[in-house]
This record gives sequence, C-alpha cells and structure tokens, in this order.
Amino acid sequence: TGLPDVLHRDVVVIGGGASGAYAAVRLRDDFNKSIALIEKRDRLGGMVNTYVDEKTGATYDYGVQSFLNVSKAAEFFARFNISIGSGSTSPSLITEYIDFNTGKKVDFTPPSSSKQLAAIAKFLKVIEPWESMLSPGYWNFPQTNNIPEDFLIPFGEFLTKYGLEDGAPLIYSTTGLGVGNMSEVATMFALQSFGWDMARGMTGKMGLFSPTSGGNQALYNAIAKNLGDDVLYSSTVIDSRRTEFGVSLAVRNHKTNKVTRIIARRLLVAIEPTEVNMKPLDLSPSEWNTLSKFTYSNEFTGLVDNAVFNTSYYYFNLPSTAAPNHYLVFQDEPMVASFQYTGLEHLFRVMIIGNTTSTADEAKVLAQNSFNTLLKSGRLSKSIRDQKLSWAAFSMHGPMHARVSVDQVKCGFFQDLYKLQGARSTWWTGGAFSANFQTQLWQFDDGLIPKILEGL
Ligand SMILES: Cc1cc2nc3c(=O)[nH]c(=O)nc-3n(C[C@H](O)[C@H](O)[C@H](O)COP(=O)(O)OP(=O)(O)OC[C@H]3O[C@@H](n4cnc5c(N)ncnc54)[C@H](O)[C@@H]3O)c2cc1C
Repeated sequence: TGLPDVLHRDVVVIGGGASGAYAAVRLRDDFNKSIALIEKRDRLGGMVNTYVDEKTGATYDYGVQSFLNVSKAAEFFARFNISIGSGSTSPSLITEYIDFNTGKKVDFTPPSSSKQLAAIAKFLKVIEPWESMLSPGYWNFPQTNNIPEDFLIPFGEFLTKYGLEDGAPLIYSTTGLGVGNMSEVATMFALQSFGWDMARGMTGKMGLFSPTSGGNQALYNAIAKNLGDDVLYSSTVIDSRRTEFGVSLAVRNHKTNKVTRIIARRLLVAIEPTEVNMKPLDLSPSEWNTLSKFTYSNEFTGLVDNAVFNTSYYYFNLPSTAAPNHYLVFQDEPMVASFQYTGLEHLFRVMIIGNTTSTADEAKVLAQNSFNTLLKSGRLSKSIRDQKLSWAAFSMHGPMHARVSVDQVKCGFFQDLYKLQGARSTWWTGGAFSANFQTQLWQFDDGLIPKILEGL
C-alpha cells in the first residue's frame, strides 16, 4: 500500500512471448543490462500452448508446434539444457476434404508430395532474391519507386504467374492459412506467413525441431525460471511517459492490484501494436497514425474430445469449387480450417481463422456450427442432430499477421513504420515488425539488440 515500488532498469520489455522473452534473456545475460519484463498472463511463451494429459503425462502442442532452425536457434535451447529432437510426433492421418459450410465431401486431390515439394523448391528460387527486403524484418524494404511488382499482386496470381500452383496446398495447410484466404492476400504478406525459411524447412534445407520432453512450454518455463523476479506477471502498463531520455511506466498487477513504477532508459515493445495494447503507451498522433493502419487475423486453436470424430482423420475445410484439383481455391475467413486428430485418445485439434474483429466467443460458435454441419451430413462416425463440442483446451492467439493495404505499402508505410524504431527511447519487435515465426523473431531481435544498446 502507499507509494508504488520503483524499479530502475536499463531496458523494460513489454510482452513475454517469443520476441520479448528472447530479447529479455539476451539483454540481461549476454549484454549485462538490467531488465524488467512485463507479461499480462501468469506464464511466459505467448502463442505456445502445451496440453498435458493428466492421466499419462503425454504432451501435445496445440499452439506453436515446432521451431525452424534459423541461425542460432538450437543454441538458445542448449543454454537452458533443453534437448531437442526432430519434432515430428504427429500420427499419419487420412485427410478428408469437406466444405464445412455444407458438410459435403469435396472430391479434391492434391498434387503428389513429390510434385508439391518440387514446387516449393522452385518457389524458394523465385523468392530468394527478395529475402533481405522482407526477412527477418523490413529494414531494407525498398523505397516506394522500387517495390517489386510481384510483392503487391494477390498471392494466387503470383503462384500462377510462376507456375507454382502445385505448392499451394502445402503452403496453405502448414502456415499460409494464417492469413485466411491466402490467394487474395498481397504476395508480400503471404510470404510473411510462408516464406524463405518455411520453404527451406519443407524441402529439408533447414531443420525443424522441438523439445524432446515437456512440450514447447518447457523452453519458456526455463526462461521464466532463469529470469526470476525480473518478470512482472499478470501485469500490464496502465500509464506511461516516453521521452528521448527514457521511459517511465506505471504497471499494475491485476491479481494484487499492486502498482510498480518502472523507470528505464529504453523500452522494447514486444506485443502487437493494436489499439487496446497501445492505449496506455501515450502514443503521439503520428505514431498512432502509422500503427493504426495495421489489420490483423485472429487465430484460435483448441482441443476437443467428442468421440464422434473418427480417430486418424484430418477433416479439412475447402470450398466445393476446389474439386477436383483447383489448388488456389480456399475458404474466406472467418472459418474453421480443420479438425485434426492429435494421436491422444479422442483429442482433435481445432484451428479457427478469424478476421480483425473476431472474438473468442465467436470462434467457438463458428466451431460449434461447423461441427453441427459435419454431424448432420453424416461425415462423422454417428449421424446425429446436435452435440455440444467438448473443449479440453482453447486458446486465442490473435491478433497476428499484421498487414496493410497495397496503397499504404506504395505510400511508404514501412519506411514510416521503421522511423518509429528508437524514437522516444522506444524500440519495436514482434510479428508486426518482422514475421510470425518464433525463431525468425529471435533473429530479428538479434539484429535489433545492438541498436537498442547504442549509447546505453
Ligand atoms: C496456432 C499457431 C501455431 C503456430 N505455430 C508456430 C510454429 O510451429 N512455429 C513457429 O515458429 N511459429 C508458430 N506460430 C507463430 C508464432 O507463435 C508467433 O509468430 C510468435 O509467437 C509471435 O511472437 P510475438 O512475440 O510477436 O508474440 P507472442 O508470442 O504472442 O507474445 C506476446 C506476449 O505478450 C503478452 N501480452 C499481450 N498483450 C500484452 C499487454 N498489453 N501487456 C503485457 N503483455 C501482453 C502475451 O500474453 C504474450 O505472452 C504459430 C502461431 C499460432 C497462432
């Protein structure tokens, strides 16, 4: 009670997910800076969701599934003594294509896997010259008169132009679906959902791994243990002052209501720059003018254990017009992308792709409606009228896949965005400034940290 505690730190980080937790560890342990990490939940790890089966102790990652072995990613696990393996624990499944709007089977046949992989290899060749412009961040994004035309055309058109249609089913079903109907999305943003490293991962040019025990949460639990009291959990910023000399944040713990004041020389923002997240950050009109241009997808994943799903099945939502081999036709968001068997008893992973405004409740209703449609149309083991989806776990991941319109890109959006870096002692990381992959964000942080440290 009384006056708030005051912490003095070199760097204060907001958000303990992939980008924030990694940066906090490196700033403190590798660069000897004092840090505080503010995390609104009671754990670190953000989009990681490790389900633990109470009876057997088996784990299943229904959020983040594996890590691309980008630059020093494996070393980061090693420093916490976490052993890693190839990460492929998912059982082999029978894919059934169904239009979830009607419950009708879609007689769709994807290209053979060798054709798909050949297309991904070709895709990588086409996009390789652009890598430094978009990955791991937009530092070298071309000036407005030099933006490659291909960046701004719809991704479906791009794949057709280069004869890469055979790659579309794999691109979509792995990570491309994060942006919804990827055929309609400007190519540069589709590349942020499946780009260079994913193409390398799929074609064996880059490893994919995950912890051999404890699920992906094991890494973030180890980080939490390492950072100890330097993390303020269940906490958000309620008020702030940012100047060229440093920042002062008032941070409230929502469980205890305790307010802590953090005075730091630098701020690293590692949360999505949405209106809700930015409200307590005393943005100037010009900062908000830039950040407010972003739109997002909201992704939701969960586990359901209704016994009417056939185990070993992967129920995949495609529009009927995808039959028999239209590889570029996808459902529009918001939609349920799939119900996928996990290998654990009756558990199925549900993936729901929302739009900018979708809420968790709406996502659950959407999943229930799709389930009812599948039940009624006899696609599941019993044909019954209705049944409640039985949720064993549910997580809201969004907002993510931040993007802007083609016109805004042409008007210099990314130059404006990157002008924010370092202004008012504030630096920015996370999906909106880089791309939505764990280890790509670590690589982005590795490039950002020397800039944050300048003059510190
Ligand atoms: C279903 C799904 C599967 C995925 N699978 C993979 C995969 O297999 N491999 C891969 O590399 N990537 C995967 N990703 C993408 C990857 O997880 C994200 O790109 C990454 O987590 C983004 O990191 P971030 O630091 O920007 O945000 P996050 O990891 O989301 O971290 C943000 C953190 O900030 C906290 N926070 C939010 N708002 C506030 C606030 N106002 N104040 C304080 N704290 C706040 C959150 O609780 C969270 O801990 C997946 C994503 C999803 C949704």
